[in-house]
Amino acid sequence: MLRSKILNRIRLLKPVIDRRCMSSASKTPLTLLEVDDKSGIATLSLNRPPVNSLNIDLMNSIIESITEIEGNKSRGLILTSANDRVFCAGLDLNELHKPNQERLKEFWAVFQDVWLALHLCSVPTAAAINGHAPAGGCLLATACEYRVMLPQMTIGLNETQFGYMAPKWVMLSYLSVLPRRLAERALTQGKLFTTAEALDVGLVDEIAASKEEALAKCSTFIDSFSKANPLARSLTKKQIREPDVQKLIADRAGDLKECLEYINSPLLQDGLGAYFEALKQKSRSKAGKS
Ligand SMILES: CCCCCCCCC/C=C/C(=O)SCCNC(=O)CCNC(=O)[C@H](O)C(C)(C)COP(=O)(O)OP(=O)(O)OC[C@H]1O[C@@H](n2cnc3c(N)ncnc32)[C@H](O)[C@@H]1OP(=O)(O)O
Repeated sequence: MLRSKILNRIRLLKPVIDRRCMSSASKTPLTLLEVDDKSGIATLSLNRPPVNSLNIDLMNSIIESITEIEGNKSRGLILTSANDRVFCAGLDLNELHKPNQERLKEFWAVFQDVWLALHLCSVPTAAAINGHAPAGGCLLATACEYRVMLPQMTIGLNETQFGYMAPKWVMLSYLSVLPRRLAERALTQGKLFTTAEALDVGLVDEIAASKEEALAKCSTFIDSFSKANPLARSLTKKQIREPDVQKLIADRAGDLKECLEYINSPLLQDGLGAYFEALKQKSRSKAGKS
């Protein structure tokens, strides 16, 4: 009786639609999922070259993997990147720049879903940040319970750098990790923290010299729950995260409407276009040099 009540409560708290994601047309999987048969810990690697930018397919693939991990009784989830330069470059700017409106609505709904799925994931979560993690990449990292980062990388919600404001629920993810005054300053500046700065302010918990060391430190964090009852642990995590989550769930349509208006405004589209062009220019000049 109690168990079914607890399971019901978890279902109520888990607002993400379990979706079976159609795999994308591309041959290589957008996420790689490995479960260590000794530790029972799942490693979920983002695998969308060149920078793991989040489009609809990749975010659906992340959600599908999280659903699988929760279903196969993995003891924990480590989120990392299959490439060694970029953890995740945030939302795919192609989805935001001169967007198809129907697709933009779907894109935003999936963006909300991927945060909810990771933020409320019933198993312990840790991010092995083995590359740069701006904007949406930082959001994935802060949705995890623990963060280990490699040196010489950057992480932060830099939306104001390209003319955007982070949505309320994205700010709440930052505030769940940073003190308010620091979060406000970093958000308004669009600050990208270096690895050392991120450790100093608590945006990341540890630094590792290599990806292997980062994965090991994430596993140690997950092992720290070995004495906790998994169900009680999951309920406790969901209970403490519920107020932030409810702020999004209570008004997903309102959030979508506000974001569509904001993303589509000509001023912001112009700013985003200039930002994206500068990015491409930088990439072309880099390619020219090599
Ligand atoms: C309420 C109101 C609510 C309003 C709601 C508004 C939205 C708010 C929330 C937004 C969240 C976001 O995540 S918006 C996304 C923000 N992301 C960023 O600012 C990161 C931008 N990228 C970078 O800084 C860098 O690429 C970085 C990730 C550090 C990697 O640097 P590298 O030198 O290794 O690689 P680059 O040469 O720069 O890039 C390699 C290629 O990848 C492309 N690329 C890089 N980042 C990309 C991206 N995010 N989307 C698409 N493509 C990207 C480049 O154009 C290059 O393409 P080619 O030219 O073809 O080679």
